[in-house]
Amino acid sequence: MAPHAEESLGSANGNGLAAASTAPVKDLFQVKSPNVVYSDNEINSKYTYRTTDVSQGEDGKFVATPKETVYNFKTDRKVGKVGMMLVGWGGNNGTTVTAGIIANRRGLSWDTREGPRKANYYGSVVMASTVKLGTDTKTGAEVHVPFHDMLPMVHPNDLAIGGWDISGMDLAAAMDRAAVLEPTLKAMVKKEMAVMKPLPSVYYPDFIAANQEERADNVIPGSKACMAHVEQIRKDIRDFKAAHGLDKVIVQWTANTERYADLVEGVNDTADNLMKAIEDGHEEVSPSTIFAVACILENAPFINGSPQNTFVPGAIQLAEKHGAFVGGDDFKSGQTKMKSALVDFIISAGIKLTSIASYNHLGNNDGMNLSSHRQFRSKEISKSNVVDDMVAANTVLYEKDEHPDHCVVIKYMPAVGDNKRALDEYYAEIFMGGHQTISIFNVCEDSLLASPLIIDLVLVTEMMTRISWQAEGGEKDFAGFHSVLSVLSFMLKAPLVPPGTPVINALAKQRAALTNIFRACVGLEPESDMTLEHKLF
Ligand SMILES: NC(=O)c1ccc[n+]([C@@H]2O[C@H](COP(=O)([O-])OP(=O)(O)OC[C@H]3O[C@@H](n4cnc5c(N)ncnc54)[C@H](O)[C@@H]3O)[C@@H](O)[C@H]2O)c1
Ligand SMILES: O=P([O-])([O-])O[C@@H]1[C@@H](O)[C@H](O)[C@@H](O)[C@H](O)[C@@H]1O
Repeated sequence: MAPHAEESLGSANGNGLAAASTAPVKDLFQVKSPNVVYSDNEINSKYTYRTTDVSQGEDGKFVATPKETVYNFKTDRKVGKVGMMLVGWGGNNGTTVTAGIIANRRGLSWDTREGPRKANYYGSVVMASTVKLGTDTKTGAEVHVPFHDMLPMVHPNDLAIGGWDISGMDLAAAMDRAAVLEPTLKAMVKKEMAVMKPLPSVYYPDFIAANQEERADNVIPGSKACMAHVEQIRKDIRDFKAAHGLDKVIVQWTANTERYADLVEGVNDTADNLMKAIEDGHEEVSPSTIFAVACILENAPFINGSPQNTFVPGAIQLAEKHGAFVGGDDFKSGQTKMKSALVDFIISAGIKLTSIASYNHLGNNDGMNLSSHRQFRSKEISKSNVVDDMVAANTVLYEKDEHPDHCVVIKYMPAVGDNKRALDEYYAEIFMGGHQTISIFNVCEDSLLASPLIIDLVLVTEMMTRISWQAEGGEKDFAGFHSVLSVLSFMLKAPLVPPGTPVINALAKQRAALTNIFRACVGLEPESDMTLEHKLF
Protein backbone atom coordinates (compact mmCIF):
# COMPACT_ATOMS: atom_id res chain seq x y z
CA MET A 1 0.00 0.00 0.00
CA ALA A 2 1.34 3.42 -0.90
CA PRO A 3 2.28 5.56 2.11
CA HIS A 4 -0.87 7.61 1.55
CA ALA A 5 -3.85 5.26 1.83
CA GLU A 6 -6.52 4.52 -0.79
CA GLU A 7 -9.02 6.87 0.87
CA SER A 8 -6.65 9.73 0.07
CA LEU A 9 -7.00 9.17 -3.70
CA GLY A 10 -7.63 12.47 -5.42
CA SER A 11 -10.09 12.58 -8.32
CA ALA A 12 -9.07 13.26 -11.90
CA ASN A 13 -10.88 15.69 -14.16
CA GLY A 14 -10.23 18.28 -16.84
CA ASN A 15 -8.29 20.19 -14.21
CA GLY A 16 -5.92 17.28 -13.85
CA LEU A 17 -5.14 14.98 -10.93
CA ALA A 18 -6.32 16.28 -7.56
CA ALA A 19 -3.99 16.42 -4.58
CA ALA A 20 -4.29 13.56 -2.11
CA SER A 21 -5.00 14.44 1.52
CA THR A 22 -1.64 14.67 3.21
CA ALA A 23 -1.27 12.23 6.05
CA PRO A 24 0.85 13.92 8.77
CA VAL A 25 4.42 12.78 8.31
CA LYS A 26 6.20 11.71 11.51
CA ASP A 27 9.85 12.72 12.10
CA LEU A 28 12.22 9.78 11.60
CA PHE A 29 14.83 11.52 13.76
CA GLN A 30 15.38 14.61 15.87
CA VAL A 31 18.68 16.37 16.46
CA LYS A 32 19.62 16.77 20.13
CA SER A 33 21.63 19.99 20.22
CA PRO A 34 21.50 23.42 21.89
CA ASN A 35 21.65 24.80 18.34
CA VAL A 36 18.39 23.22 17.18
CA VAL A 37 14.89 24.08 18.44
CA TYR A 38 11.80 22.21 17.26
CA SER A 39 8.32 23.70 17.60
CA ASP A 40 5.02 22.55 16.10
CA ASN A 41 5.44 24.90 13.14
CA GLU A 42 9.20 25.37 12.75
CA ILE A 43 12.67 23.94 13.03
CA ASN A 44 15.17 26.64 14.01
CA SER A 45 18.88 25.90 13.76
CA LYS A 46 22.01 27.92 14.45
CA TYR A 47 24.69 26.80 12.02
CA THR A 48 28.38 27.72 11.87
CA TYR A 49 29.44 27.73 8.22
CA ARG A 50 33.18 27.04 7.99
CA THR A 51 35.09 28.00 4.86
CA THR A 52 38.67 28.93 3.94
CA ASP A 53 39.60 32.34 2.57
CA VAL A 54 42.59 32.18 0.22
CA SER A 55 44.75 35.10 -0.81
CA GLN A 56 48.00 35.19 -2.78
CA GLY A 57 51.02 37.15 -1.53
CA GLU A 58 53.51 39.11 -3.61
CA ASP A 59 55.72 36.03 -3.61
CA GLY A 60 52.90 34.05 -5.23
CA LYS A 61 52.40 31.96 -2.11
CA PHE A 62 48.80 31.27 -1.10
CA VAL A 63 47.65 32.20 2.39
CA ALA A 64 44.70 30.11 3.62
CA THR A 65 42.66 31.59 6.47
CA PRO A 66 39.83 29.57 8.11
CA LYS A 67 36.60 31.59 8.30
CA GLU A 68 33.41 31.08 10.31
CA THR A 69 29.99 32.61 9.57
CA VAL A 70 27.03 31.85 11.82
CA TYR A 71 23.61 31.53 10.17
CA ASN A 72 20.18 30.97 11.64
CA PHE A 73 17.99 28.72 9.47
CA LYS A 74 14.23 28.52 9.90
CA THR A 75 12.26 25.68 8.30
CA ASP A 76 8.46 25.79 8.14
CA ARG A 77 7.28 22.28 9.06
CA LYS A 78 3.82 22.67 7.53
CA VAL A 79 3.94 21.10 4.04
CA GLY A 80 0.48 22.15 2.86
CA LYS A 81 -1.19 21.14 -0.40
CA VAL A 82 1.11 21.37 -3.42
CA GLY A 83 0.43 21.32 -7.15
CA MET A 84 2.74 20.60 -10.08
CA MET A 85 1.88 22.17 -13.45
CA LEU A 86 3.84 20.94 -16.47
CA VAL A 87 4.33 22.85 -19.70
CA GLY A 88 4.36 20.08 -22.28
CA TRP A 89 2.14 17.89 -20.07
CA GLY A 90 1.10 15.77 -23.06
CA GLY A 91 4.67 14.80 -23.92
CA ASN A 92 6.64 11.67 -23.14
CA ASN A 93 7.92 13.03 -19.82
CA GLY A 94 4.63 14.67 -18.83
CA THR A 95 2.47 11.60 -19.42
CA THR A 96 5.05 9.24 -17.90
CA VAL A 97 5.52 11.18 -14.66
CA THR A 98 1.73 11.56 -14.29
CA ALA A 99 1.11 7.84 -14.78
CA GLY A 100 3.99 7.08 -12.43
CA ILE A 101 2.55 9.18 -9.61
CA ILE A 102 -0.92 7.68 -10.06
CA ALA A 103 0.60 4.17 -9.97
CA ASN A 104 2.56 4.96 -6.81
CA ARG A 105 -0.40 6.67 -5.15
CA ARG A 106 -2.52 3.56 -5.77
CA GLY A 107 0.31 1.12 -4.99
CA LEU A 108 -0.15 -0.61 -8.33
CA SER A 109 1.54 -3.77 -9.60
CA TRP A 110 1.35 -4.94 -13.22
CA ASP A 111 2.48 -7.86 -15.34
CA THR A 112 5.32 -7.64 -17.82
CA ARG A 113 6.97 -10.34 -19.93
CA GLU A 114 9.78 -10.43 -17.34
CA GLY A 115 7.28 -10.91 -14.51
CA PRO A 116 5.34 -8.59 -12.16
CA ARG A 117 6.51 -5.02 -11.50
CA LYS A 118 5.52 -2.67 -8.65
CA ALA A 119 5.24 1.12 -8.69
CA ASN A 120 8.38 2.80 -7.32
CA TYR A 121 10.30 6.06 -7.40
CA TYR A 122 13.65 4.65 -8.56
CA GLY A 123 15.82 7.38 -10.08
CA SER A 124 14.55 10.02 -7.65
CA VAL A 125 17.37 11.19 -5.38
CA VAL A 126 14.79 12.38 -2.84
CA MET A 127 12.56 9.29 -2.83
CA ALA A 128 15.05 6.50 -3.50
CA SER A 129 18.41 7.52 -2.04
CA THR A 130 19.68 7.82 1.54
CA VAL A 131 21.85 10.23 3.48
CA LYS A 132 24.35 9.32 6.21
CA LEU A 133 22.88 10.68 9.46
CA GLY A 134 25.83 9.66 11.63
CA THR A 135 27.45 6.76 13.45
CA ASP A 136 25.75 4.35 15.84
CA THR A 137 26.98 5.18 19.34
CA LYS A 138 27.08 1.50 20.35
CA THR A 139 28.33 -0.30 17.23
CA GLY A 140 30.13 2.47 15.34
CA ALA A 141 28.21 1.48 12.22
CA GLU A 142 27.06 4.20 9.81
CA VAL A 143 23.37 5.11 10.11
CA HIS A 144 21.62 6.20 6.90
CA VAL A 145 18.13 7.69 6.55
CA PRO A 146 15.98 8.19 3.42
CA PHE A 147 16.73 11.54 1.83
CA HIS A 148 13.01 12.38 1.97
CA ASP A 149 13.17 12.20 5.79
CA MET A 150 15.95 14.79 6.18
CA LEU A 151 13.37 17.59 6.31
CA PRO A 152 9.54 17.71 6.25
CA MET A 153 9.03 17.36 2.48
CA VAL A 154 5.93 16.98 0.34
CA HIS A 155 5.27 13.42 -0.86
CA PRO A 156 4.90 13.02 -4.64
CA ASN A 157 1.83 10.84 -4.06
CA ASP A 158 0.09 13.95 -2.71
CA LEU A 159 0.77 16.28 -5.63
CA ALA A 160 -2.05 17.75 -7.69
CA ILE A 161 -1.00 17.58 -11.33
CA GLY A 162 -2.02 19.68 -14.34
CA GLY A 163 -0.49 21.66 -17.15
CA TRP A 164 -0.48 22.91 -20.68
CA ASP A 165 0.26 21.49 -24.12
CA ILE A 166 -0.03 22.79 -27.68
CA SER A 167 -1.41 19.31 -28.41
CA GLY A 168 -4.96 18.88 -27.10
CA MET A 169 -4.74 15.12 -26.82
CA ASP A 170 -6.01 13.81 -23.47
CA LEU A 171 -3.38 12.29 -21.20
CA ALA A 172 -4.40 8.67 -21.85
CA ALA A 173 -4.14 9.06 -25.63
CA ALA A 174 -0.93 11.07 -25.20
CA MET A 175 0.48 8.28 -23.01
CA ASP A 176 -0.24 5.85 -25.85
CA ARG A 177 1.41 8.25 -28.32
CA ALA A 178 4.49 8.40 -26.06
CA ALA A 179 4.82 4.59 -26.10
CA VAL A 180 6.94 4.55 -22.94
CA LEU A 181 4.97 2.45 -20.41
CA GLU A 182 3.85 -1.20 -20.45
CA PRO A 183 0.32 -1.76 -21.84
CA THR A 184 -0.67 -3.53 -18.62
CA LEU A 185 0.24 -0.45 -16.56
CA LYS A 186 -1.31 1.95 -19.05
CA ALA A 187 -4.60 0.00 -18.84
CA MET A 188 -4.66 0.47 -15.07
CA VAL A 189 -4.32 4.27 -15.18
CA LYS A 190 -6.07 4.93 -18.50
CA LYS A 191 -9.45 5.84 -17.01
CA GLU A 192 -8.04 8.56 -14.75
CA MET A 193 -5.76 9.94 -17.44
CA ALA A 194 -8.46 9.99 -20.12
CA VAL A 195 -10.28 12.83 -18.30
CA MET A 196 -7.12 14.94 -17.98
CA LYS A 197 -6.88 17.58 -20.70
CA PRO A 198 -3.89 19.93 -21.13
CA LEU A 199 -4.72 23.62 -21.08
CA PRO A 200 -4.11 25.49 -24.37
CA SER A 201 -0.64 26.98 -24.56
CA VAL A 202 1.30 29.72 -26.30
CA TYR A 203 2.87 28.62 -29.58
CA TYR A 204 5.43 30.70 -31.49
CA PRO A 205 6.41 28.39 -34.38
CA ASP A 206 9.85 29.87 -34.94
CA PHE A 207 11.11 28.65 -31.57
CA ILE A 208 10.65 24.89 -32.07
CA ALA A 209 11.13 22.58 -35.05
CA ALA A 210 8.71 22.96 -37.93
CA ASN A 211 7.97 19.22 -37.58
CA GLN A 212 6.05 20.03 -34.38
CA GLU A 213 3.39 22.05 -36.19
CA GLU A 214 1.17 19.05 -36.91
CA ARG A 215 0.48 18.53 -33.19
CA ALA A 216 -0.27 22.18 -32.44
CA ASP A 217 -4.08 22.03 -32.22
CA ASN A 218 -4.49 23.43 -28.70
CA VAL A 219 -3.01 26.90 -28.82
CA ILE A 220 -3.91 30.30 -27.36
CA PRO A 221 -4.45 32.76 -30.26
CA GLY A 222 -1.39 34.84 -31.13
CA SER A 223 1.90 33.68 -32.65
CA LYS A 224 4.23 36.08 -30.83
CA ALA A 225 4.70 37.49 -27.35
CA CYS A 226 1.97 39.63 -25.82
CA MET A 227 0.88 40.55 -22.31
CA ALA A 228 -2.41 38.74 -22.86
CA HIS A 229 -0.43 35.47 -22.98
CA VAL A 230 1.26 36.28 -19.69
CA GLU A 231 -2.07 37.12 -18.08
CA GLN A 232 -3.73 33.96 -19.43
CA ILE A 233 -1.03 31.74 -17.95
CA ARG A 234 -1.24 33.61 -14.63
CA LYS A 235 -5.00 33.03 -14.62
CA ASP A 236 -4.49 29.33 -15.43
CA ILE A 237 -2.21 28.98 -12.41
CA ARG A 238 -4.68 30.80 -10.12
CA ASP A 239 -7.60 28.70 -11.40
CA PHE A 240 -5.66 25.44 -10.90
CA LYS A 241 -4.68 26.50 -7.39
CA ALA A 242 -8.28 27.37 -6.53
CA ALA A 243 -9.77 24.26 -8.14
CA HIS A 244 -7.57 22.00 -6.02
CA GLY A 245 -7.41 24.12 -2.87
CA LEU A 246 -3.64 24.38 -3.10
CA ASP A 247 -1.23 26.37 -0.98
CA LYS A 248 1.35 26.60 -3.75
CA VAL A 249 2.04 25.52 -7.33
CA ILE A 250 5.42 24.63 -8.87
CA VAL A 251 5.62 24.97 -12.66
CA GLN A 252 8.10 23.07 -14.87
CA TRP A 253 8.91 23.37 -18.57
CA THR A 254 9.03 19.88 -20.04
CA ALA A 255 7.89 21.09 -23.44
CA ASN A 256 10.01 20.97 -26.58
CA THR A 257 13.52 22.34 -26.70
CA GLU A 258 13.44 25.84 -28.17
CA ARG A 259 16.12 27.62 -30.18
CA TYR A 260 18.17 30.12 -28.21
CA ALA A 261 16.69 33.59 -28.09
CA ASP A 262 19.05 36.34 -29.28
CA LEU A 263 20.16 38.50 -26.36
CA VAL A 264 19.27 42.01 -27.50
CA GLU A 265 20.11 45.16 -25.56
CA GLY A 266 16.94 47.08 -24.89
CA VAL A 267 14.79 43.96 -25.38
CA ASN A 268 15.67 41.23 -22.88
CA ASP A 269 18.64 42.65 -21.00
CA THR A 270 16.65 44.08 -18.09
CA ALA A 271 13.35 43.30 -16.37
CA ASP A 272 11.77 46.57 -17.55
CA ASN A 273 12.94 46.07 -21.13
CA LEU A 274 11.66 42.48 -21.15
CA MET A 275 8.21 43.57 -19.94
CA LYS A 276 8.17 46.27 -22.62
CA ALA A 277 9.30 43.77 -25.27
CA ILE A 278 6.36 41.55 -24.32
CA GLU A 279 3.99 44.54 -24.51
CA ASP A 280 5.44 45.32 -27.95
CA GLY A 281 5.21 41.70 -29.18
CA HIS A 282 8.94 41.39 -29.82
CA GLU A 283 9.76 38.27 -31.83
CA GLU A 284 12.75 37.37 -29.65
CA VAL A 285 10.58 36.60 -26.61
CA SER A 286 10.07 32.82 -26.49
CA PRO A 287 7.10 30.85 -25.12
CA SER A 288 9.27 29.53 -22.30
CA THR A 289 10.22 33.08 -21.29
CA ILE A 290 6.54 34.03 -21.37
CA PHE A 291 5.88 31.17 -18.94
CA ALA A 292 8.83 32.25 -16.78
CA VAL A 293 7.53 35.83 -16.58
CA ALA A 294 3.98 34.66 -15.79
CA CYS A 295 5.22 32.37 -13.01
CA ILE A 296 7.49 35.04 -11.54
CA LEU A 297 4.59 37.51 -11.42
CA GLU A 298 2.34 34.80 -9.93
CA ASN A 299 5.05 33.79 -7.42
CA ALA A 300 4.95 30.21 -8.67
CA PRO A 301 8.48 28.74 -8.84
CA PHE A 302 9.41 27.98 -12.46
CA ILE A 303 11.95 25.31 -13.48
CA ASN A 304 13.24 24.91 -17.04
CA GLY A 305 13.79 21.25 -17.89
CA SER A 306 15.01 22.04 -21.40
CA PRO A 307 18.32 23.53 -22.61
CA GLN A 308 17.23 26.81 -24.20
CA ASN A 309 18.12 30.19 -22.64
CA THR A 310 14.66 30.80 -21.18
CA PHE A 311 16.19 32.87 -18.42
CA VAL A 312 17.43 35.81 -20.42
CA PRO A 313 19.04 38.47 -18.19
CA GLY A 314 15.76 40.40 -17.96
CA ALA A 315 13.97 37.30 -16.64
CA ILE A 316 16.61 36.75 -13.95
CA GLN A 317 16.36 40.41 -12.93
CA LEU A 318 12.55 40.14 -12.80
CA ALA A 319 12.78 37.05 -10.57
CA GLU A 320 15.21 38.83 -8.23
CA LYS A 321 12.96 41.90 -8.16
CA HIS A 322 9.95 39.80 -7.13
CA GLY A 323 11.83 37.35 -4.89
CA ALA A 324 10.45 34.51 -7.02
CA PHE A 325 12.27 31.17 -7.45
CA VAL A 326 13.56 30.03 -10.83
CA GLY A 327 15.79 27.11 -11.81
CA GLY A 328 17.22 25.26 -14.79
CA ASP A 329 18.42 24.26 -17.30
CA ASP A 330 17.82 20.88 -18.97
CA PHE A 331 17.05 17.72 -17.00
CA LYS A 332 20.26 15.74 -16.43
CA SER A 333 18.96 12.25 -17.01
CA GLY A 334 21.43 9.82 -18.54
CA GLN A 335 24.49 10.42 -20.74
CA THR A 336 25.35 13.77 -19.15
CA LYS A 337 24.68 12.64 -15.58
CA MET A 338 27.14 9.79 -16.11
CA LYS A 339 29.62 12.16 -17.78
CA SER A 340 29.55 14.56 -14.80
CA ALA A 341 30.45 11.67 -12.49
CA LEU A 342 32.94 9.89 -14.75
CA VAL A 343 34.88 13.04 -15.70
CA ASP A 344 35.09 13.98 -12.01
CA PHE A 345 36.50 10.53 -11.18
CA ILE A 346 39.01 10.52 -14.07
CA ILE A 347 40.39 14.02 -13.55
CA SER A 348 40.39 13.91 -9.74
CA ALA A 349 42.34 10.65 -10.02
CA GLY A 350 45.05 12.60 -11.85
CA ILE A 351 44.35 10.98 -15.21
CA LYS A 352 44.49 13.40 -18.16
CA LEU A 353 41.25 13.11 -20.07
CA THR A 354 41.98 14.29 -23.61
CA SER A 355 38.86 13.40 -25.59
CA ILE A 356 35.14 12.83 -24.96
CA ALA A 357 32.95 11.60 -27.80
CA SER A 358 29.24 11.53 -26.93
CA TYR A 359 26.80 10.11 -29.45
CA ASN A 360 23.21 9.10 -29.03
CA HIS A 361 20.21 8.32 -31.14
CA LEU A 362 16.57 8.09 -30.16
CA GLY A 363 13.21 8.01 -31.88
CA ASN A 364 10.82 9.94 -29.67
CA ASN A 365 9.25 13.34 -30.37
CA ASP A 366 12.04 15.06 -28.45
CA GLY A 367 14.49 13.45 -30.86
CA MET A 368 12.36 14.59 -33.80
CA ASN A 369 12.37 18.18 -32.53
CA LEU A 370 16.14 17.96 -31.99
CA SER A 371 16.63 16.80 -35.57
CA SER A 372 16.24 20.49 -36.43
CA HIS A 373 19.62 22.18 -36.13
CA ARG A 374 18.66 25.25 -34.11
CA GLN A 375 16.97 23.10 -31.46
CA PHE A 376 19.89 20.62 -31.48
CA ARG A 377 22.28 23.57 -30.93
CA SER A 378 20.51 24.38 -27.64
CA LYS A 379 21.04 20.78 -26.51
CA GLU A 380 24.65 20.64 -27.78
CA ILE A 381 25.51 23.62 -25.57
CA SER A 382 23.98 22.15 -22.41
CA LYS A 383 25.60 18.75 -23.02
CA SER A 384 29.03 20.21 -23.75
CA ASN A 385 29.65 22.62 -20.88
CA VAL A 386 29.29 19.99 -18.17
CA VAL A 387 33.06 19.33 -17.81
CA ASP A 388 34.35 22.91 -17.63
CA ASP A 389 34.64 23.26 -13.84
CA MET A 390 36.37 19.89 -13.37
CA VAL A 391 38.97 20.66 -16.05
CA ALA A 392 39.61 24.19 -14.81
CA ALA A 393 40.14 22.90 -11.25
CA ASN A 394 43.13 20.73 -12.23
CA THR A 395 46.00 23.02 -13.22
CA VAL A 396 48.44 20.13 -12.90
CA LEU A 397 46.94 18.33 -15.90
CA TYR A 398 45.66 21.28 -17.93
CA GLU A 399 47.23 24.57 -18.94
CA LYS A 400 45.00 27.65 -18.72
CA ASP A 401 42.21 27.33 -21.35
CA GLU A 402 43.37 23.80 -22.26
CA HIS A 403 40.54 21.24 -22.28
CA PRO A 404 39.70 17.81 -23.72
CA ASP A 405 38.28 17.48 -27.23
CA HIS A 406 34.54 17.11 -26.78
CA CYS A 407 31.88 16.35 -29.36
CA VAL A 408 28.12 15.79 -28.96
CA VAL A 409 26.10 14.03 -31.64
CA ILE A 410 22.35 13.35 -31.52
CA LYS A 411 20.54 11.50 -34.30
CA TYR A 412 16.82 10.90 -34.75
CA MET A 413 16.05 7.24 -35.46
CA PRO A 414 12.28 6.67 -35.18
CA ALA A 415 12.58 2.89 -34.89
CA VAL A 416 13.99 2.94 -31.35
CA GLY A 417 11.34 5.29 -29.91
CA ASP A 418 12.02 6.45 -26.34
CA ASN A 419 14.75 3.80 -25.89
CA LYS A 420 17.73 6.10 -26.33
CA ARG A 421 21.03 4.51 -27.31
CA ALA A 422 24.00 6.46 -25.93
CA LEU A 423 27.55 5.60 -26.89
CA ASP A 424 30.46 7.39 -25.23
CA GLU A 425 34.21 7.12 -25.57
CA TYR A 426 36.55 8.66 -22.99
CA TYR A 427 40.18 8.77 -24.05
CA ALA A 428 42.90 9.68 -21.55
CA GLU A 429 46.66 9.89 -21.10
CA ILE A 430 47.99 7.81 -18.22
CA PHE A 431 51.39 7.12 -16.64
CA MET A 432 54.52 7.22 -18.79
CA GLY A 433 52.88 7.81 -22.17
CA GLY A 434 50.18 5.19 -21.81
CA HIS A 435 46.53 5.65 -22.81
CA GLN A 436 43.21 4.53 -21.36
CA THR A 437 40.05 4.22 -23.50
CA ILE A 438 36.70 3.85 -21.73
CA SER A 439 33.77 2.93 -24.01
CA ILE A 440 30.22 2.95 -22.71
CA PHE A 441 26.99 1.77 -24.31
CA ASN A 442 23.97 2.97 -22.36
CA VAL A 443 20.38 2.11 -23.36
CA CYS A 444 17.45 3.52 -21.45
CA GLU A 445 13.91 4.78 -21.86
CA ASP A 446 14.75 8.48 -21.70
CA SER A 447 11.44 9.43 -20.11
CA LEU A 448 11.84 6.87 -17.31
CA LEU A 449 15.09 8.60 -16.37
CA ALA A 450 13.70 12.13 -16.69
CA SER A 451 10.40 11.62 -14.84
CA PRO A 452 11.99 11.09 -11.38
CA LEU A 453 14.00 14.28 -11.97
CA ILE A 454 10.76 16.20 -12.54
CA ILE A 455 9.60 14.87 -9.16
CA ASP A 456 12.88 15.77 -7.42
CA LEU A 457 12.81 19.28 -8.88
CA VAL A 458 9.30 19.83 -7.51
CA LEU A 459 10.09 18.36 -4.09
CA VAL A 460 13.34 20.28 -3.56
CA THR A 461 11.96 23.53 -4.96
CA GLU A 462 8.89 23.28 -2.73
CA MET A 463 11.17 22.59 0.25
CA MET A 464 13.20 25.70 -0.56
CA THR A 465 10.04 27.83 -0.35
CA ARG A 466 9.84 26.87 3.36
CA ILE A 467 13.46 27.58 4.34
CA SER A 468 14.64 31.05 5.33
CA TRP A 469 17.97 32.28 6.69
CA GLN A 470 19.45 35.13 8.69
CA ALA A 471 23.08 36.00 9.37
CA GLU A 472 23.64 35.83 13.14
CA GLY A 473 23.95 39.33 14.53
CA GLY A 474 23.00 40.89 11.20
CA GLU A 475 20.35 43.60 10.93
CA LYS A 476 18.50 41.78 8.13
CA ASP A 477 15.42 39.75 9.01
CA PHE A 478 14.93 36.19 7.77
CA ALA A 479 14.90 35.92 3.97
CA GLY A 480 14.64 33.21 1.34
CA PHE A 481 17.55 31.82 -0.66
CA HIS A 482 18.55 33.70 -3.80
CA SER A 483 15.89 33.59 -6.54
CA VAL A 484 18.09 31.41 -8.76
CA LEU A 485 17.98 27.99 -7.09
CA SER A 486 21.46 26.64 -7.89
CA VAL A 487 20.80 23.98 -5.22
CA LEU A 488 18.82 22.15 -7.98
CA SER A 489 22.00 21.53 -10.01
CA PHE A 490 22.15 17.78 -9.29
CA MET A 491 19.06 17.35 -11.53
CA LEU A 492 20.17 19.70 -14.32
CA LYS A 493 22.77 19.63 -17.12
CA ALA A 494 23.45 23.37 -17.30
CA PRO A 495 22.88 24.62 -13.76
CA LEU A 496 21.50 28.15 -13.56
CA VAL A 497 23.36 30.09 -10.86
CA PRO A 498 22.98 33.57 -9.35
CA PRO A 499 24.77 36.09 -11.61
CA GLY A 500 28.52 36.23 -10.92
CA THR A 501 28.67 32.92 -9.00
CA PRO A 502 30.56 29.81 -10.20
CA VAL A 503 28.88 26.88 -12.01
CA ILE A 504 29.60 23.53 -10.34
CA ASN A 505 28.94 20.48 -12.55
CA ALA A 506 30.79 17.74 -10.64
CA LEU A 507 27.92 15.42 -9.66
CA ALA A 508 29.29 14.47 -6.21
CA LYS A 509 29.75 18.12 -5.27
CA GLN A 510 26.21 18.92 -6.40
CA ARG A 511 24.74 16.16 -4.26
CA ALA A 512 26.90 17.17 -1.30
CA ALA A 513 25.69 20.77 -1.55
CA LEU A 514 22.06 19.63 -1.53
CA THR A 515 22.41 17.19 1.36
CA ASN A 516 24.61 19.51 3.46
CA ILE A 517 22.22 22.45 3.11
CA PHE A 518 19.44 20.15 4.34
CA ARG A 519 21.71 18.98 7.19
CA ALA A 520 22.43 22.60 8.17
CA CYS A 521 18.68 23.19 8.52
CA VAL A 522 18.68 20.67 11.36
CA GLY A 523 21.99 21.91 12.75
CA LEU A 524 24.14 19.05 11.50
CA GLU A 525 27.69 19.49 10.17
CA PRO A 526 28.45 18.48 6.57
CA GLU A 527 29.36 14.79 6.27
CA SER A 528 33.17 14.87 5.92
CA ASP A 529 33.67 11.11 5.54
CA MET A 530 36.87 11.51 7.61
CA THR A 531 35.65 8.79 10.00
CA LEU A 532 38.38 9.73 12.50
CA GLU A 533 36.43 7.69 15.04
CA HIS A 534 37.65 4.65 13.13
CA LYS A 535 41.23 5.91 12.69
CA LEU A 536 42.24 7.56 15.94
CA PHE A 537 42.18 4.97 18.65
N1 LIG B 1 15.42 12.06 -20.78
C1 LIG B 1 14.56 12.97 -21.26
O1 LIG B 1 13.47 12.69 -21.68
C2 LIG B 1 15.04 14.39 -21.25
C3 LIG B 1 16.26 14.71 -20.65
C4 LIG B 1 16.67 16.03 -20.63
C5 LIG B 1 15.86 17.01 -21.17
N2 LIG B 1 14.68 16.66 -21.76
C6 LIG B 1 13.90 17.73 -22.34
O2 LIG B 1 12.57 17.69 -21.81
C7 LIG B 1 11.67 18.17 -22.79
C8 LIG B 1 10.52 17.19 -22.93
O3 LIG B 1 11.02 15.94 -23.33
P1 LIG B 1 9.93 14.87 -23.86
O4 LIG B 1 10.68 13.63 -24.19
O5 LIG B 1 8.79 14.81 -22.92
O6 LIG B 1 9.49 15.60 -25.20
P2 LIG B 1 8.09 15.47 -25.98
O7 LIG B 1 8.36 16.05 -27.32
O8 LIG B 1 7.55 14.10 -25.86
O9 LIG B 1 7.12 16.43 -25.16
C9 LIG B 1 7.16 17.83 -25.32
C10 LIG B 1 5.72 18.31 -25.29
O10 LIG B 1 5.74 19.73 -25.30
C11 LIG B 1 4.65 20.15 -26.10
N3 LIG B 1 4.93 21.55 -26.43
C12 LIG B 1 5.78 22.04 -27.35
N4 LIG B 1 5.77 23.40 -27.30
C13 LIG B 1 4.91 23.75 -26.30
C14 LIG B 1 4.47 24.98 -25.73
N5 LIG B 1 4.93 26.15 -26.20
N6 LIG B 1 3.60 24.95 -24.72
C15 LIG B 1 3.15 23.77 -24.22
N7 LIG B 1 3.50 22.56 -24.72
C16 LIG B 1 4.38 22.57 -25.74
C17 LIG B 1 4.60 19.17 -27.24
O11 LIG B 1 3.33 19.15 -27.84
C18 LIG B 1 4.90 17.86 -26.52
O12 LIG B 1 3.72 17.22 -26.10
C19 LIG B 1 12.46 18.35 -24.08
O13 LIG B 1 12.85 19.70 -24.22
C20 LIG B 1 13.71 17.52 -23.82
O14 LIG B 1 14.86 17.99 -24.52
C21 LIG B 1 14.23 15.39 -21.81
O1 LIG C 1 20.36 13.88 -20.21
P1 LIG C 1 21.18 13.26 -21.29
O2 LIG C 1 20.95 11.77 -21.42
O3 LIG C 1 22.62 13.64 -21.22
O4 LIG C 1 20.69 13.94 -22.67
C1 LIG C 1 19.59 13.46 -23.39
C2 LIG C 1 20.04 13.47 -24.80
O5 LIG C 1 21.10 12.53 -24.90
C3 LIG C 1 18.90 13.09 -25.70
O6 LIG C 1 19.35 13.07 -27.04
C4 LIG C 1 17.80 14.11 -25.56
O7 LIG C 1 16.74 13.75 -26.39
C5 LIG C 1 17.30 14.17 -24.16
O8 LIG C 1 16.43 15.28 -24.07
C6 LIG C 1 18.41 14.36 -23.15
O9 LIG C 1 18.82 15.70 -23.17
